[in-house]
Amino acid sequence: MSLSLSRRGTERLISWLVHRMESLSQGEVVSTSSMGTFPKRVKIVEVGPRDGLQNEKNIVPTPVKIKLIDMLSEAGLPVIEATSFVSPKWVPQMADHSEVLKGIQKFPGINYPVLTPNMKGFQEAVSAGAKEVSIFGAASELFTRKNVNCSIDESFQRFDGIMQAAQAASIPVRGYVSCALGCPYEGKVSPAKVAEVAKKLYSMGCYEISLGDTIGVGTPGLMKDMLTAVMREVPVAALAVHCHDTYGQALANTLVALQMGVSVVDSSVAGLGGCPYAKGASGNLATEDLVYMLTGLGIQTGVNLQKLLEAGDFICQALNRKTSSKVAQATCKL
Ligand SMILES: CC(C)(COP(=O)([O-])OP(=O)([O-])OC[C@H]1O[C@@H](n2cnc3c(N)ncnc32)[C@H](O)[C@@H]1OP(=O)([O-])[O-])[C@@H](O)C(=O)NCCC(=O)NCCSC(=O)C[C@@](C)(O)CC(=O)[O-]
Repeated sequence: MSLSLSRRGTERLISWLVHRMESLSQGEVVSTSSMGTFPKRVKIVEVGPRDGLQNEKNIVPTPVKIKLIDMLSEAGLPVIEATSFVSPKWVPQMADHSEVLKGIQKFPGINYPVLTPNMKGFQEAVSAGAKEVSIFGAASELFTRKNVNCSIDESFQRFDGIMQAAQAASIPVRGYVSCALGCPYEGKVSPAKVAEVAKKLYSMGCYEISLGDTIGVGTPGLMKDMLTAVMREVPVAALAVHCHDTYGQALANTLVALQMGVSVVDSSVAGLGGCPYAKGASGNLATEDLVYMLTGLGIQTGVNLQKLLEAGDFICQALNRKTSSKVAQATCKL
């Protein structure tokens, strides 16, 4: 079912949301003090156009990807991961990376990072106008082998080259640690291993480290243990969480991270997502649901929920897919 709202329905939706958010952000419904201290503002890193679409079997037309990113920009997301410069043989869906990056409107103040697995990807990304890149490592040997066809050590050798080139070109680099709460091939992953990989990425110059629950198996206790270990090695201000929602734990896990001081959260419009090399991994935490929860907690995001819902509606219609966002489903029934 896709969301298609009549004009009247849209008006009712907007007024309902504004009302709801006003009462929530006044702290009448949720007492933030009794739940611990939260960051005043959270930076949302929207990963829908990359993580959300990379797993789609049917190739999504380039103009659809561009329109989605433009709509997300309109919604006020401060960071939108636009695409990835990976091998088209490995991930055919991302083969149009340069066209996407060149085709989007670049809103002032919004960053459009792209994934780069190696120097070839980095160079192509820069040629296409990338101003920020992300490198992606993992805390699991087997996952690294399946995902990027090398060992963890070898992946760091590749990252070295990217970091040097990025520093020379003044391009900020974000780092991912996949399998932070479990691996599709190795099962349990120790918090110490996640901390080790996160520390390496941070030490080599990544300004932010996103800790990925790639297959969404984590629970709040696991998140707490993992973050406790990582925070001994990397300042919390440089950490982000990236939760897939396979077992319905993404919002709960994210809440724990916020309570521990994390103020950067990755999410995906309409809850799209999945990794082609992590069988069974479902979508990310839906951005709509994240914005709704943060607003309820009185935490600022700068995101316009109505416009975000429209972007989710657009991509779900284009993919002929039901949204995974609970907020989108609920507001659709208004
Ligand atoms: C890393 C490689 C390239 C190694 O792949 P490889 O086959 O080992 O690479 P290679 O260096 O041997 O090259 C083989 C061929 O690929 C080409 N090639 C090589 N590099 C590139 C490139 N950058 N762009 C375009 N082409 C490239 C290269 O030119 C050559 O072409 P040929 O001579 O055969 O015609 C490959 O394994 C790959 O692309 N992997 C990407 C996998 C991927 O995208 N996974 C999903 C993203 S990670 C994720 O989703 C998790 C995350 C971030 O969301 C966080 C979380 O949830 O945990």
